[in-house]
Amino acid sequence: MKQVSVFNVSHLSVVFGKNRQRQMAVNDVSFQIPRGKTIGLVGESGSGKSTIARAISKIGPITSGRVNYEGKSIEQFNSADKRKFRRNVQMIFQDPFESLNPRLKVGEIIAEGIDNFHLAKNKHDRFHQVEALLISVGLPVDAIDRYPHEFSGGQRQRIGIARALAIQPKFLILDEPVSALDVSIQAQIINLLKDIQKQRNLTYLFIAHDLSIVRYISDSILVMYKGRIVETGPAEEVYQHPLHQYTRSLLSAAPQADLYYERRKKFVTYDRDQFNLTGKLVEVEPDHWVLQAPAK
Ligand SMILES: Nc1ncnc2c1ncn2[C@@H]1O[C@H](COP(=O)(O)OP(=O)(O)OP(=O)(O)O)[C@@H](O)[C@H]1O
Repeated sequence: MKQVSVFNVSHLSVVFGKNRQRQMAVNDVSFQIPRGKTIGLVGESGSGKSTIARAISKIGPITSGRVNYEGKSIEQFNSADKRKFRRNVQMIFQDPFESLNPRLKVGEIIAEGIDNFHLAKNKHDRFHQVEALLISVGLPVDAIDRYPHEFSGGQRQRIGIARALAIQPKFLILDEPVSALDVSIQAQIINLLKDIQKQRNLTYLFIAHDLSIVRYISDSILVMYKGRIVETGPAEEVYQHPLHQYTRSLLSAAPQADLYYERRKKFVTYDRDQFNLTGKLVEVEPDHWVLQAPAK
């Protein structure tokens, strides 16, 4: 059966600045994102990942090339297409605190999208939707009446996810959603995102520096280097047998538990299926890593 792509990106380039300041942030990039799948986009800082995310979500420029969403060029959207797109495609960022209005209670933050898109029949229905969203992201229902600053980084990311889900999107762009979190919290959020994807049949573009994180959630991986895709393939294949020197360097630059599980099984307490990391990897002497339990 032919796989249906939600996004079809062909020969996308994005150039910033002019003359001597001219910089090709994205250089002739083509890829597809099939429905219900997760594409991982990895690369070091400045390789062009966020520029791609911004271009395909219509918040950043496209210099040349074509981005099709559900078979239609996003540059040729009419106003109905734009509204549908704004609802269907949601972004989640690294630091949810910056994007959560500190003056609003969590319940109000989540309800904003419900109101903007008239998704509740009445106040009662609206309240129940917010309540169900909080439960689905693993937050206590009394969060409704609390403010973002009362929550930890991981919990704030859960609030950001609940807010994005409130308008019933089809596609999430996750731009470094766990990079600011501790390793054990990263695992919880990754697991949550995986569960939500299954329950709601969502499609993801998952951006990170770290290949070992991307591997867990992605079906395929795109590796970016200086604006170009230098390697692409099924997640396990790219991870286990990286072809490009740069991809290999992304692995060694990011000593995560799974990598060291492969190399030094005895040092790491690690449940492969659950992605259950139980501590932080610390290099106690050169090339000798141990997993330390988080401080109580
Ligand atoms: N609005 C802009 N104006 C000028 N240059 C920009 C702009 N946005 C991005 N760039 C440049 O484009 C290049 C790619 O940046 P981009 O943010 O896409 O990389 P990235 O891989 O997402 O990095 P990071 O992981 O640090 O977010 C960088 O050199 C950056 O300085």
